[in-house]
Amino acid sequence: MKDFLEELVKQYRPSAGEGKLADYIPELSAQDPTTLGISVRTCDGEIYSAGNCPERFTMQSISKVITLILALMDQGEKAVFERVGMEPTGDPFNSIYKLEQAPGKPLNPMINAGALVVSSLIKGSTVEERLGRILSLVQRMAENPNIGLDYAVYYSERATGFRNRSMAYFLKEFGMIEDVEATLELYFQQCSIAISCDDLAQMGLCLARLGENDAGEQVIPRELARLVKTFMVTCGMYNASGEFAILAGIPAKSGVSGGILASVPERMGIGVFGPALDEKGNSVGGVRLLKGLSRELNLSIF
Ligand SMILES: NC(=O)CC[C@H](N)C(=O)O
Repeated sequence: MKDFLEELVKQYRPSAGEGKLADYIPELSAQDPTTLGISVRTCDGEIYSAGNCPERFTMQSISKVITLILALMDQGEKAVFERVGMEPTGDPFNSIYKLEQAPGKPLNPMINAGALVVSSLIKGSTVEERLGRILSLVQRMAENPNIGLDYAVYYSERATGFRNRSMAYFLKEFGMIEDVEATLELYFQQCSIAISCDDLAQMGLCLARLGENDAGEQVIPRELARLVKTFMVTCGMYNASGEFAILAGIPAKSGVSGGILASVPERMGIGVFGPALDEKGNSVGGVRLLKGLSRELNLSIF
């Protein structure tokens, strides 16, 4: 399996040349575009990795999966889905234009507007306490107590996240968010949580096992593990989710740092990293790697 994964990485690494680093968060443009790495953890306890995955990269939009779980645990489905929808969007992840129209309810929790609403619903009296609760869930899913923030990326996005700020104020006007500044702080911080491919694979495995981690702890209620994997299929790769469902058929969530969290129910968790992105904001090499792996190992859930 290790050799097979190395072969796949070798095959898809050159495709990074077709992509581009996310530079609207200046710190992300310091990443090496030729990097491509993968980790796999199976339900049978096997662990494999291949390629070159850096020790840490930031979660970015992958954090949207975690905050959705936490908001649902905190507030329940009714309260959350009153403010954010369940439908995929054909628009880019950072699109703002639908927010001009009442009722200003974002289409789903995997786009930035929806994730801002979701973050505003996480309980805690300070941003610090709320971030601590997000981090704790990530650490328990990944079974790694050392996961923390990448402050350079956080400050970089905080200084340049004008579009997200605009979105949050639109949402405030429609009464979808109350404390805009606290929500933005929390959102920028959750996006800057630093993880590795191994951490992502372990998190994917936790979802694959309906929320139970290796230590046998039920970290996420079973029903929520099912629900977020469904969102990962329909909206996890933004406006490329349909094609990814057809060609890979694996619940997955990508982020603009180049990471992808993937979870094959009852089989395995997969973490991928390749920072060169396609025009929709998904890792070029990472997407090809997952499609290839799915084809070879018959991983499609459909
Ligand atoms: N697609 C992403 O990973 C987006 C996350 C990024 N922090 C942003 O808000 O723009």
